[in-house]
Amino acid sequence: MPSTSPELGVLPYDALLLYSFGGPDKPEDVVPFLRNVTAGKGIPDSRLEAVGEHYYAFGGKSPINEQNLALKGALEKELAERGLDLPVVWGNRNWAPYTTDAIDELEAMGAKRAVALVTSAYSSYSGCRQYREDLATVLDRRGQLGPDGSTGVQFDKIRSYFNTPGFVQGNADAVVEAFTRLGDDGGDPAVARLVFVTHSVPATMEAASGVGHATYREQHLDICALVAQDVSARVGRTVEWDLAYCSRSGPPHQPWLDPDVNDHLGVLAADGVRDVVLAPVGFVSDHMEVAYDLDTEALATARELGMAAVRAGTVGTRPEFVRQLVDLVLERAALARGEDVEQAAVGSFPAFPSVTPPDCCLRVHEQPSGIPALCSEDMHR
Ligand SMILES: CC1=C(CCC(=O)O)c2cc3nc(cc4[nH]c(cc5[nH]c(cc1n2)c(C)c5CCC(=O)O)c(CCC(=O)O)c4C)C(CCC(=O)O)=C3C
Ligand SMILES: [Fe+2]
Repeated sequence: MPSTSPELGVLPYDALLLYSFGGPDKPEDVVPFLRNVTAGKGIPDSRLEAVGEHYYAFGGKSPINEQNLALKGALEKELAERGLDLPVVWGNRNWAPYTTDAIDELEAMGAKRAVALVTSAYSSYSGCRQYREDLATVLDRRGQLGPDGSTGVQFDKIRSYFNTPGFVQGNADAVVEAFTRLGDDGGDPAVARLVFVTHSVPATMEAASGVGHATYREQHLDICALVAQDVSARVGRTVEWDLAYCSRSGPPHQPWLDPDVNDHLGVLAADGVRDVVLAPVGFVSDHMEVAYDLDTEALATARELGMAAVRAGTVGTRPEFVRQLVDLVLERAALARGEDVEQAAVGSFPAFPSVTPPDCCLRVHEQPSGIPALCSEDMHR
């Protein structure tokens, strides 16, 4: 393999697709958005009504779109500062600007080959394959999905980045700041418990997320340990920590990852824990799950239990995180050029693949959806 050629920068890419979930901008968007998200996924109506209420409680507007625009701006700034000429286009799976709008924009600028950065740090169906399926489905609808991949704009994907130094460092810094804030709020940072929180997924999705690499839960546990280690060093004691979950949906009889963060706070309170920092490491920005499930619901639970609790920030547009994302763009470009690049990874697991095995991260293990997914070994050209 040739050695690395950093002077080639972002070549062969001519655009970066910032690819996200999407969310409603106004009350009239809420129901159509929820229909887009839940088509064929067996979410009970009661859950949909409840989730709709979470959005209405915030004026029908999710914070996610503005946060993605902020990240887009931060990426543009970082790219420009490094002299890298790579336009950033934003698109979403479930709301405008949709995937197809982003592809239109890429075509209008004459882009032939784009690198996709999804706003999900971990690998699972929801955080990885679903984005790749959506790209393939939309290209297919546009008549641009050939037997060997796309025939329109060609897409590569940046690897899952939970185990990169900038993501872990950004989370650790946010947690340290939260310990300070807990003290300002009358809590006791010298004894506080650290509770990491992520999005729950069905047990079947968790099992399917582990083909060829660590599962979704294992990915979290690994980097939570690193964050807790760094925080412990900085606050000067061994901070005890746990991983809890939020935003469970699906029918009640279906097993999902637990404990739920509210239940877990109850268990901690019964054990005599009075001070808690909640760290939403499963989310890259403060979107609705964070604003509702943590800031509204879990903090209220903590208050009812007589606990002092604060919620740590997400990595958002923290400089170390944004720098890491641009490093990952350069890494992916070097890989696309066939170079032998060193892939930064922290914790027990190696860098995750950017071209995945065909059976990676199915919704249910050994049950292929029949939907093609881009950036997979069987699709790549
Ligand atoms: C792992 C994961 C992430 C984290 C990775 C990532 O960040 O991408 C994530 C992100 C998000 N999920 C979001 C919203 C929703 N997710 C839903 C439903 C579901 N999510 C799931 C998993 C995940 N979801 C699953 C297994 C379901 C059940 C249906 C299914 O099996 O697919 C539903 C339907 C109602 C409900 O069930 O709650 C909604 C409205 C928003 C937008 C928030 C905003 O507006 O700010 C974001 C960023
Ligand atoms: Fe979700």
